[in-house]
Amino acid sequence: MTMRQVADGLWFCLDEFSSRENNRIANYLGSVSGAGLDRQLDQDEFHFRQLMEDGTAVKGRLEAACGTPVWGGEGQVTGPAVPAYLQTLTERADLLVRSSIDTLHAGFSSIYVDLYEEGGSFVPHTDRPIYGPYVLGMSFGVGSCEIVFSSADSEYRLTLPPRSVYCFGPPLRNEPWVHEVVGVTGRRFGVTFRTEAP
Ligand SMILES: O=C(O)CCC(=O)C(=O)O
Ligand SMILES: [Fe+2]
Repeated sequence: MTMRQVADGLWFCLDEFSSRENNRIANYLGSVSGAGLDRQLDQDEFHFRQLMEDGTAVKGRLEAACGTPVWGGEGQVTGPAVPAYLQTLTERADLLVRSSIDTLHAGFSSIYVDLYEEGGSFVPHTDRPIYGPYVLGMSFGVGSCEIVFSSADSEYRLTLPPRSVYCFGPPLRNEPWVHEVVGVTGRRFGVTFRTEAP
């Protein structure tokens, strides 16, 4: 499939995955442990964790990271190995970027999975500059949400149902643009692919 451009630096496609694929992927991601909640977390295991920021628990989502680079708290590090299941999805993400955006795209190497329940959210932010120009996000599960890209004088909103894919790059990728996730209607897995900054 191909993505269609919906704004300067923003691409989208609905129904990239079949319902069967959505169910299989959501089941797999649902089986990934959330064990980090009650013990010290290590870098060598792919599992969901509740993040802490300035001593407070980040609300609205859990996060699991793998591949390289991932954020280690003070700088970029290499995360846990990418599970085979997510490697297959990475190849799919690479094909989408090469066919619709950049034929020279080198291949995604960093994967984050965010687990949102109904009412979950991701606060407005700009993705860290340790990552390369394109960020691609897939949605699985039963819940949809909105992703909102905003700067001082413009805003773009995309509804992200399960099985859809979006990708953003410059200018939306960089400050002063921020993006946030709002309006999660049920359990959603957001799988986000990135490269290392050149
Ligand atoms: O849930 C999503 O699709 C977006 C997550 C996001 O903005 C991020 O991981 O930086
Ligand atoms: Fe982000």
